[in-house]
Amino acid sequence: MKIFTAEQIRACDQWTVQHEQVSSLMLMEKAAGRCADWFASQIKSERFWIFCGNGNNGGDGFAIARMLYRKGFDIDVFIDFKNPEYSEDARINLQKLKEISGVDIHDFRQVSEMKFKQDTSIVDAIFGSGFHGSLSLDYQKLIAFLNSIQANKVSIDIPTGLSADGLSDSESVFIADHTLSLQFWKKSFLHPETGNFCGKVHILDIGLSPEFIQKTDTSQYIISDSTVQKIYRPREQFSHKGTYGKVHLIAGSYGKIGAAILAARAAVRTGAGLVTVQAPECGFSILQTACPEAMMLSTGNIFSENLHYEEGITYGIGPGLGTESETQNAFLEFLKKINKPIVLDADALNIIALDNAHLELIPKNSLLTPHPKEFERLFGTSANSFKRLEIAKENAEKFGIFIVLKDRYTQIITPKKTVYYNITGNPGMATGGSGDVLTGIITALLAQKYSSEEAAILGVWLHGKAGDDAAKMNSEEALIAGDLPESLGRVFNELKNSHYKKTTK
Ligand SMILES: NC(=O)C1=CN([C@@H]2O[C@H](COP(=O)(O)OP(=O)(O)OC[C@H]3O[C@@H](n4cnc5c(N)ncnc54)[C@H](O)[C@@H]3O)[C@@H](O)[C@H]2O)[C@H](O)CC1
Ligand SMILES: [K+]
Repeated sequence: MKIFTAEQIRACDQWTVQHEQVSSLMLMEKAAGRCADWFASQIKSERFWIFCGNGNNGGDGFAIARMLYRKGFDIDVFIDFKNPEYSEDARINLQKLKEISGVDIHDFRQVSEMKFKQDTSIVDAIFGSGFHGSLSLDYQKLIAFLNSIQANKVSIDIPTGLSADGLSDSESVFIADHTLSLQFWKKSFLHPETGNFCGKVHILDIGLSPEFIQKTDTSQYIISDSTVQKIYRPREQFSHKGTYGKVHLIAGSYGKIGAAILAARAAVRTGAGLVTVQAPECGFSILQTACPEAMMLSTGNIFSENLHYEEGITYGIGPGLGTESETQNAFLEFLKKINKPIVLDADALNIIALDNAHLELIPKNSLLTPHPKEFERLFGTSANSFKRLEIAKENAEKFGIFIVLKDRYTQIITPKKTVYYNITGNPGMATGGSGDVLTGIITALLAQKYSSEEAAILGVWLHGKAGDDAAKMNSEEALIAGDLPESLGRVFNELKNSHYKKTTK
């Protein structure tokens, strides 16, 4: 699914009005209708306080107010009495609202004097994608007041004060529990500094022109279920374990053997034909007990000193590896021998980060899976996650690598500087060992001849889906990394079913 800028969304809006049998007023009616249906089906409140600005976001708010009133809800609307200028569609919808005697319209400055009943939901239709700059003092006071109230809060399209495309200049931003975003994800929803204001994001389809969406270029995407269904290939009937590739995981050291176990369990559960763990001997008995499906190769006694290299193997390197000087030497020598894509994580990245020249040793199209701290060690610090993404794009291009930047919404950055955001997963996955599982999954996909780009996209999606399945079983709090490989089976079954549903009648 494409992510567009506010400007592109505006152009899409205009294109739809010019090329399809729909006016801008009808589009507003459709958007408001989708929002009103969502409120009526998802929210328990009997009454709504709806705050409306003077642009089309406010226009959506007026139309929502009218529709919710007709559905039987108790509605109060708040506007800016000092500003009588409205966009044309907002003006028409305000007029329609004024014709309804049961809806009270107040100046938003009166809100703090009004009695707030407990089951009231607050709707923010003040500013949407047309917001820029910062808020005037009156609006700042309003947002501060609304943020201080204990209530269910929903923003229409985008929380007021936030910009669609990145960090905003506004000091105050409405804090929503839910954001009903029209048609598209916005980039700011996906980064921690700004996404925190949105609560849960719901994308409501308002029927903007598919033709415009298809023809308009972007370099940023959401990984949607349909993207993944196109990538996924079910297993062939006439196949054997050789069909599904050989994985070698170079992982684990004394005290960190668990990392190797988690990666190995994930690789076998992701369908690799043969999985071997190259690890120090101190981990052999626990590894062979915890994951009997994997074979072992000794790399040393308590940490890795000798790494085994063979042609025709897909390597995933780093979880729990350690950074002892012998391991560093062995790993760097090993890197020099390889000329096909590999997966690099954790201590493999920490060793590379010791010297900038090491980056040149990484085979083209390899996948690096850093968390933010590892990313910083590799490529330097950045002021915020938007700047970090720009640094990632430059380096992905420069070194011809895929960077899988792990975060709440993990970003895959390709050598062509395309960005894919993954929206599966949940905060329960912020737990030790979760990244080791991702390494196992991506390496197993690479071994099964998915391209680096496909392995990254499918891998992060599967990982997040497994996390969602595990959270359903165990709660986000009790979720542990070891649950993730166990959940992969259910995720693959679902994926396979949806694949066959698409390809058969
Ligand atoms: N996506 C779609 O196709 C549709 C979107 N809809 C809704 O329309 C808004 C965008 O509307 P727009 O009129 O362009 O912008 P806003 O309502 O967000 O605000 C513009 C309004 O506010 C003024 N303004 C901007 N910044 C400030 C500021 N810092 N302080 C004070 N005032 C400010 C500006 O001058 C304008 O007057 C989108 O989000 C959707 O909610 C359509 O309804 C359906 C189609
Ligand atoms: K809003």
